[in-house]
Amino acid sequence: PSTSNGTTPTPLTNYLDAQYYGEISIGSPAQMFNVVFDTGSANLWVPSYNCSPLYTACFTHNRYDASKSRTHIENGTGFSIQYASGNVRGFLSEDVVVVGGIPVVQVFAEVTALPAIPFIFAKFDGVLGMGYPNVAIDGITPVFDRIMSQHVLKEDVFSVYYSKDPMHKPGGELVLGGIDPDYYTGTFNYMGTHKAGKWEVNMKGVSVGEEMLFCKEGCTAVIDTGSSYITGPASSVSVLMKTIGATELAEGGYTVNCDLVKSLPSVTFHLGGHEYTLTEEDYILWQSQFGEDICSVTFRGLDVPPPTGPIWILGANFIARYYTEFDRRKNRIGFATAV
Ligand SMILES: CCN(C(=O)c1cnc(C)nc1NCc1ccco1)[C@H]1CCCNC1
Repeated sequence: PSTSNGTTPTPLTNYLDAQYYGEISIGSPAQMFNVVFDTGSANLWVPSYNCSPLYTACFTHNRYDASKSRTHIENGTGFSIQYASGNVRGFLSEDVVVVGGIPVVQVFAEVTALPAIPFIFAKFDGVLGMGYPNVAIDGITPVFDRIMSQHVLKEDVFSVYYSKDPMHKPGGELVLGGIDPDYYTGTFNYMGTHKAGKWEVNMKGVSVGEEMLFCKEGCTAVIDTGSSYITGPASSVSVLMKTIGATELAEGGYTVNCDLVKSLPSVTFHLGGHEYTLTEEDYILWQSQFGEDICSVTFRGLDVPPPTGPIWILGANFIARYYTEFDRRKNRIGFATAV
């Protein structure tokens, strides 16, 4: 990985094309954690050594032990972050966090209540929010803002590459301060973040095949590196699933008959004057379980209440196709075809 800005790229691990995470350290001596670099949130949290034994998910992950770090600074303020599946609670601490070789003194959350759903399924220990400060809980300055204020980056941007090939090593890459030419082809197309302060853009519509079916009057698309799938308003996604002949599973997922996959239409997102097309290869997860093939569709219905919603969330399966640059100086997002 060749980056022109002197920082060391962070290699990411790809777990089943659904979870991408990389390693950071917290404390002295370094305590290592696997975290999702998540543009859909702006706080750093990891499981705490003080997590109650009631929470199994804490004990299947690495936990931060303040008593073992000589650079730990006490804080103790309460913390809670709400996810669709439940909320994550704990208290604040401060310590040296190293991301991509860059150390920052960071306020983060030690989590003492970690819901089994969904985190028992998480291969990562915690989440490192790469969102804007104004979505940060407790008004905590996010990690990337602390890095920018050190003026060590050539540019106030970061880029995310997610691989789709399980044999590809690494499974992805986060570059702080630039882009990695090894992972894209062609040129970047940029669009402004439509509400400064969130990694979201105006979307002009969503087409299936040649027909514009959804978001015809325009809508908001959130570019969320921490979400596995593409989500859209439940009504739109259920029409989309019917159009491609997908059947709904109990827990909200969809599958299609693997024999029909090659005849599925492409889905195109109209963003910033350009069209970003996903073919069936991009949105079908083909898994063989116990000798039979399961073809699951990586779209989910999710109704986000106003004023934030209704929105579409473009997650890992979109980013795997379009290498993404997040530009904090110009408040814009750039896409280029990933290789
Ligand atoms: C991290 C919390 N998130 C998940 O969608 C999520 C939940 N639970 C599990 C087990 N994994 C998740 N994401 C895996 C992943 C890694 C990279 C791409 O997707 C979202 C919550 C909303 C903000 N954005 C992030």
